Amino acid sequence: MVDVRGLRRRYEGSGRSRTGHGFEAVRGVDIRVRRGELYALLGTNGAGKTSTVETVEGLAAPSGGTVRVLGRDPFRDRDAVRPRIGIMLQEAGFPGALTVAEMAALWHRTLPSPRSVAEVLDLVVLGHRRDVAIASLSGGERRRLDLALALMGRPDVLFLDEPTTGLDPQSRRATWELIGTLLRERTTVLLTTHYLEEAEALADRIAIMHAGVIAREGTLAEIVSRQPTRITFAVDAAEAADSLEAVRRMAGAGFSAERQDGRHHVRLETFDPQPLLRLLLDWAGDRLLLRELRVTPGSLEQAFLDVAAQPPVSASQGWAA
Ligand SMILES: Nc1ncnc2c1ncn2[C@@H]1O[C@H](COP(=O)(O)OP(=O)(O)OP(=O)(O)O)[C@@H](O)[C@H]1O
Repeated sequence: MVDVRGLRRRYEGSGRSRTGHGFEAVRGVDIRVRRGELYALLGTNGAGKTSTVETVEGLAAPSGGTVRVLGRDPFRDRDAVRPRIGIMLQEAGFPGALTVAEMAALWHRTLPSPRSVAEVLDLVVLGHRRDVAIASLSGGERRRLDLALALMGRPDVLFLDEPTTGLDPQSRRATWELIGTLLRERTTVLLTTHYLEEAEALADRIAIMHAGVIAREGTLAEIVSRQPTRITFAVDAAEAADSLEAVRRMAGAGFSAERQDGRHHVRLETFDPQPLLRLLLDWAGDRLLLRELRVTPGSLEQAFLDVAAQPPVSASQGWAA
């Protein structure tokens, strides 16, 4: 349904360019989304998510690579692709003087075989607000109106750009349920979000973008399984003296420690925590107190933080000569 290969996007003459020759915000991205799948694109601020998704939506031409949506080029074949996709942008820019129902009716007239105004407003729980002027809606209600309009055309592919930003927890859950219903009806969804739990709750596959490239990709289980378990603790420097060397030997490359406030703060990373924990506890025995001992399994959050901590070396390569 969505097939992106080697996508590049460069902003020419950008104020960010050191050379005056442009800035490459997307630097070779591959994305494939099958029918009925939800693909979540996560990333650090400025990673290039919006720059990527805009090309997939057909709103901008790529500088390199190919983009296919429903087998067609969404930029060149816009007239064919547009009626079959739904787009929920970050900022909708509705005319504030119109009521919710008037806006929905206006949108309804532009679509070939739309859901009714009443149906979509009910789906996003805005039926009771139909006669309220858009200017009087809360931020969360506007997001829901935007979602209603994106759904109205019964899209085969739905693009959701941070759909639950600004929603209260109850509305967020309701939106997740609605997205779940659409997925069961075999709608394909490309979602960008800053909420990791949103990706965890909804996504079949997840990509984490950083500095214009996809740094991690896979199912939640795949991404998490590539993250080591972390064992952290602190020991009094005086008590541990030289014996930390033994812990270093146990943990090998996964060992790191720093001395602060008279304590060694130790971090061990391992894909096989049980034997290492046994060794560690034997080593400490009764003589050493492992303070703040914590065992943290791999998680999406940890994967994200690891990606975000990567030095911006690769980002600097985004400056196009
Ligand atoms: N029109 C533009 N001209 C020049 N540079 C741009 C333009 N739009 C975006 N950029 C730059 O491209 C990079 C990627 O921006 P983009 O908005 O795609 O990131 P993002 O991942 O969506 O970020 P966020 O999570 O903060 O919304 C950023 O460094 C941004 O400053």
